[in-house]
Amino acid sequence: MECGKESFDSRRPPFRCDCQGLLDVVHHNLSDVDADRLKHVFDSRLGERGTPFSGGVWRYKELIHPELPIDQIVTKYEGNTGLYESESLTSYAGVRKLWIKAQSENPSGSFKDNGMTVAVSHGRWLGYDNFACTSTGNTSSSMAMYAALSGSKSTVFLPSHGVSRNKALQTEAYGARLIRTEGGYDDGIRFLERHADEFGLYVCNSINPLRVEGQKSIAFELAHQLGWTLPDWLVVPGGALSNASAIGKGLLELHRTGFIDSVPRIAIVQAEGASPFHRMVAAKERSLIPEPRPATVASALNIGHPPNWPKAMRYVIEQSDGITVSVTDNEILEAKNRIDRSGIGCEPASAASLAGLRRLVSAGDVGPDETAACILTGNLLKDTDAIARSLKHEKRHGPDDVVPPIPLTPDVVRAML
Ligand SMILES: N[C@@H](CCOP(=O)(O)O)C(=O)O
Repeated sequence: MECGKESFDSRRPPFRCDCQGLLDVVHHNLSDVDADRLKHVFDSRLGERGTPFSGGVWRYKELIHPELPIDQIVTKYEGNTGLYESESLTSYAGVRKLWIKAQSENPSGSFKDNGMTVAVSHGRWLGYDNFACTSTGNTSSSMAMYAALSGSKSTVFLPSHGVSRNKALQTEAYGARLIRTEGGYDDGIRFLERHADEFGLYVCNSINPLRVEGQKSIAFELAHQLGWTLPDWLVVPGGALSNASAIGKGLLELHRTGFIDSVPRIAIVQAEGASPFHRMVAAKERSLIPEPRPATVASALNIGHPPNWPKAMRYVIEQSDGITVSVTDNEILEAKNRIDRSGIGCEPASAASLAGLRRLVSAGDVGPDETAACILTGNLLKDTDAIARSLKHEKRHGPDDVVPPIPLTPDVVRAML
């Protein structure tokens, strides 16, 4: 934890130390890990089907949650997501080689599943049967899905604004109790930190360090897919900063255990209307000034006070020589359009990664000879209003008028083609 104390059990709520820093999981035996032996174990699990190890999170159990009994694992075989190369996106970004890692292909449609399978499994192991979060919609969909899968309840504090309709509906469809609240994600986190205990709720937001442990698997799977040699840069969108923290922590652990020879640099991309972390890093400050009214088309990034900022500072900026950048909503929508047209597809927040990489190349922070991987965080269908907006269909509403209907005659069709 931030003050350096290690005597807390970081795996039980509450998740803060007396110093008010968020707790973190420390793996004490990392230097004893036999990386060559584990690489063989991880390879052998690639052939498994229908076991927890066949998913892209629990395949790396030894580096994530070694103590959890296997029969407590709640899994949908998350991870195992695609890694794509696209000529058009590579030239758009302006780097020598680009990979797109599509965490959007997870079972609930976002990278949250990588962390949520661990948080919910762990919470069940502790005996909880009601899981809770506040969310802009991806965390809640993921949590509600795993809670339902484990036969537990889920309770979601949904901000009054800035949540995509698709995500709210997805969450409700999995059976979550939705409580719409005044204020945003930041208010919800404050409320849960104070009151979850009295309501018997197990908090599954990324203030829970088990979420971060699970999300490390994104870095593990990417490294595994690339033969344990990573690109020069990993580029991640930054909202609550759980993903950047997890990937940073995961890479440092992979390096310490000898899985990889060097740690790639991480670039965190924030949306201009919600960029308190970027502003702090750019100003070389060490304390974050929250953004009171975060506002961006990338609804998943509508976060003014990212709880994980000290972890992102530690693992990404300080220990991995990482950098930050911010991009406008227009840049995000343009990049989203490119990713959608490439056939990969994503929600707006994900596209911040490509928009940010393009901006970093044009600013000279990333060289044209360098290589990069952009992490896509959410599925294209997570936010259909944003699709309409990026296609400039703002004036049309509803599924029936995505494009205006025409008389179905050969002459009219010929004229259109
Ligand atoms: N975009 C996120 C907000 C961050 O949530 P957390 O789970 O990292 O605390 C969401 O989907 O809610």
